[in-house]
Amino acid sequence: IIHNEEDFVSMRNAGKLAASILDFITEFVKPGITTDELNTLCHNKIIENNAIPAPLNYKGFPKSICTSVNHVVCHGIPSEKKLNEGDIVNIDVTVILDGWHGDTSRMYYVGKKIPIKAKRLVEVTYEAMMRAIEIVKPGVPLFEIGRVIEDYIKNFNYSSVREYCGHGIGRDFHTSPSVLHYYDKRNNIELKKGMFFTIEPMINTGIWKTKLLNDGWTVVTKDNSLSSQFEHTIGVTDNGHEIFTQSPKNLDNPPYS
Ligand SMILES: CCc1ccsc1-c1ccc(O)c(O)c1
Ligand SMILES: [Mn+2]
Ligand SMILES: [Mn+2]
Ligand SMILES: [Mn+2]
Repeated sequence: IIHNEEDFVSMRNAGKLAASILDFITEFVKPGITTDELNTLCHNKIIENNAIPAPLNYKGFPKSICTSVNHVVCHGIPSEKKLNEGDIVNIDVTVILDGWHGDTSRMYYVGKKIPIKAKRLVEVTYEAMMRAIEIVKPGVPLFEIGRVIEDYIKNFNYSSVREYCGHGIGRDFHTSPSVLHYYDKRNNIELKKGMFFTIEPMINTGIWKTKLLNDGWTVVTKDNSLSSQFEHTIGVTDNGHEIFTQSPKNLDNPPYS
């Protein structure tokens, strides 16, 4: 789908709201809070801003945000489980504002004593996402995104999850193209001005393989290694890209704690 300037305005508004929800939740991410409490705080803030949380009832998902802790790769379900000192947690927010989707996620540190290995994974994941975003412009083949991510993370012996990917987005939550976070030369769609999609790499300290828990949602690393993810919603512009979900408050200083 190729969008026009009016659509860019709509996506800027949706993306800005989604980023503001992640800014808002930052101060609540502390040892002892439950992920369900974070869900309630985000849900209410989204509703207060006349928007809708896209995950709620999407394919039957039971909550308004995803919270993925430590070795959970993605789609963690907010629950009564408390966050603990030393945890790393991804909070993934998608809002629907006037029919347009803004989809973004960040890693948060729980408490002050974060293992150095976890910190490095988080910082490398953010840098991998930003390096991929940097190469987005018309004419570039889609597979460059996966290539840039893998070329960078392999220096750390990390792996990029292959079973879940980024996606086209706009009036729909998920549409084409699939944005692979690993190199596959068959993914040779050419980027064009007016394309909207997410880049949301999931990086593991161990192997890339994942498994699905019995709740039908929670994705975990197969080898129980740590996993980290960041996500931005991007638009392809005349000569480059625009990040719709960047927050003016915390611009480029990850990770959030
Ligand atoms: C919880 C929403 C959901 C349900 C099935 S896939 C999915 C999801 C979660 C986070 C995302 O960034 C995304 O693009 C999709
Ligand atoms: Mn998301
Ligand atoms: Mn997404
Ligand atoms: Mn840029």
